[in-house]
Amino acid sequence: MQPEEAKQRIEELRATLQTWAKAYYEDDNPITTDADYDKAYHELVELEEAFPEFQSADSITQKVGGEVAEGFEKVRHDTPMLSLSNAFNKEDLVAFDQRIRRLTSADFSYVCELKIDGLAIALKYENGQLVQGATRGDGTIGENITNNLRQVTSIPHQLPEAIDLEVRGECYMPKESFVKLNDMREAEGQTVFANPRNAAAGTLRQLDSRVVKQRQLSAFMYGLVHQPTDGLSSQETALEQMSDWGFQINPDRTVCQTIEEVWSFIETYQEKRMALPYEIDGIVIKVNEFSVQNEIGFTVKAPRWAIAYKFPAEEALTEILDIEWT
Ligand SMILES: NC(=O)c1c(N)nc(OC2CCCC2)nc1O[C@@H]1CCC[C@@H]1O
Repeated sequence: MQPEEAKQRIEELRATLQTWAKAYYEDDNPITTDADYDKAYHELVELEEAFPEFQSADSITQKVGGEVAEGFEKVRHDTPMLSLSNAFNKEDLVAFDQRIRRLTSADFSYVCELKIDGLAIALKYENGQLVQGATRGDGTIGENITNNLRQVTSIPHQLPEAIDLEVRGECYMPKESFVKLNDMREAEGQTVFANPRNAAAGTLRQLDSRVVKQRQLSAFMYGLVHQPTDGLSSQETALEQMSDWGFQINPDRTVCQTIEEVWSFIETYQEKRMALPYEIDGIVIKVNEFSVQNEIGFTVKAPRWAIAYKFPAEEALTEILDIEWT
């Protein structure tokens, strides 16, 4: 191929790939197949290698996934993403309950939610459109992984109402996707992920969103930012409202009146967790009524109105079982 011809073909490929990448990454509207994209992309790479005089820093081959490969930009969470205090046994939960009852004279209930073992994320919507998806980071500064979170099928790109909203939740890799991914990585002689949480985190750190799409992540949302102004009075009503807006909300939750009821929910899921299609590492217990949450408030790093009951680590359980078996 003559240089003049190569130059023309290179410019043509760059223009086409740029259009395709924009449609795929920004408009969420792929206008070509991955195969055609890859074919054109690799033709461009070969031509640029064969004719280095036409190489250009802003060629799409110099960016990964259509985005500038400088890692992810940082985003500041307007409302910090908190962490949770932990409970490890029933006594811890009784103490938690007693603390709450000392801090409020109001009647209140608890919501028990499965503690999804994934990566905490924050989603921002403007006029009902998904405009930003971010990791929790250190709670104040996270990473902008919007393009990656757009590839998570359970995250709506558009809400049924043109509202401004921020929701928080957990992005996770279902057990089945995790096994399939590790089998494939093992077959390709790559290192395997230790657990679905690491696999989800590793996937969301990919600069090429096409990889995220292939890995079939999912997400359960569990929190609304600034909910009291939305006329929602409790965690349970907020979860129902988020479900109506099209978010995936975990169905295995319950409202409890006493810590005894909380404990029986915990015992139920200590058994059922193995049968779930995703990993959980405990149960999150929250005061249900937002008025009581606001009365009780927060410590520096976590709400006083919530606690995470952590299941004993599985290896510990197998040790116990092994001892009994041997
Ligand atoms: N992993 C979860 O399923 C989960 C949940 N169902 N509910 C909460 O509510 C918290 C968030 C801030 C105040 C209460 N947090 C969860 O996970 C947290 C997020 C950050 C650290 C824990 O993973």
